[in-house]
Amino acid sequence: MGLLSLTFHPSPAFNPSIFTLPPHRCHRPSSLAVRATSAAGTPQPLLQVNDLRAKILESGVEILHGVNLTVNEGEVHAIMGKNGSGKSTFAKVLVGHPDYEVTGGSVVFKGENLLEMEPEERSLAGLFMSFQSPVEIPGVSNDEFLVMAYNARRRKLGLPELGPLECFSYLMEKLQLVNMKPDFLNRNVNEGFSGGERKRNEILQLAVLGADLAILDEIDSGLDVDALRDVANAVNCIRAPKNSLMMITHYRRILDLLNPTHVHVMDKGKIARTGDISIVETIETEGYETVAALT
Ligand SMILES: Nc1ncnc2c1ncn2[C@@H]1O[C@H](COP(=O)(O)OP(=O)(O)OP(=O)(O)O)[C@@H](O)[C@H]1O
Repeated sequence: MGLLSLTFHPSPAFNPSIFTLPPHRCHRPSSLAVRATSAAGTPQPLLQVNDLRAKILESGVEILHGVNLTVNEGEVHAIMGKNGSGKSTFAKVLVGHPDYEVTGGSVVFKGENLLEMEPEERSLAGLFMSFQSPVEIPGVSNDEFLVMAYNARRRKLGLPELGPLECFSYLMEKLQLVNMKPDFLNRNVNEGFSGGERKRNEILQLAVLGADLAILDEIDSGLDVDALRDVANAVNCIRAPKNSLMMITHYRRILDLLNPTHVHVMDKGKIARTGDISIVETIETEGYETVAALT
């Protein structure tokens, strides 16, 4: 997220573990958000990627060979593709990961040149990414991190920072949404978290910060059935008619829960095919080679 270089404003000490929360259930089907967008008229483009090329900075090897993709407000895009096809690289290039250098093409986000923005600016502008392997941040507690990041985003939006009590109730509400125990607020970010807890914590960050475009890189990997349902339910609850989602996945289960409007197949650093959920059946029966070749 690149938020660590932002000014640090620790939250007041509190002991969230004394609170027990009932599980929060928001069963709003994801299709509602899509319908709301359609009813409002022609959706506006949120992200426009044109012939994007990028190489690994250290080795100079080009991984993205001309990606084209448009995400409109309110849409849910799934990116699938065989291992090593460039899905995570594409997502990381969008958020400005320092391992990669853009060598060609353009990316416009909310009408602005995304490639000219620093990673922090991209995040503050409303781009969120949950990483395939979320990192630990030793010495920084979850509540400190969330409050710092959320208040930075509020400042960017011209809103007043939340005070300690408001922060507390805001965080508790979001914890409830992702069905996490309050104790997780006191623990250092991702330190000692299980794989599934890290993924759930990523969605907590998304719930707290909000995003115009959330990119979820394999948020479903390592989640048990209940955790997957919780995560999908939280993502559906967070969604708003103008907000969009881009998820990278290998599995159909999360697609059935998040209801993508578009499914893309990435192959050799390009989007090789785009369609609807029916592509997934072809992938499952015939494999990626066949699907990617059907262009
Ligand atoms: N920082 C890096 N250093 C070296 N190689 C890299 C780096 N980043 C990406 N690659 C290589 O680029 C290719 C694409 O990787 P990427 O992680 O984007 O694939 P993916 O489609 O997300 O794969 P998976 O489905 O296995 O997660 C791979 O061959 C990978 O080894």
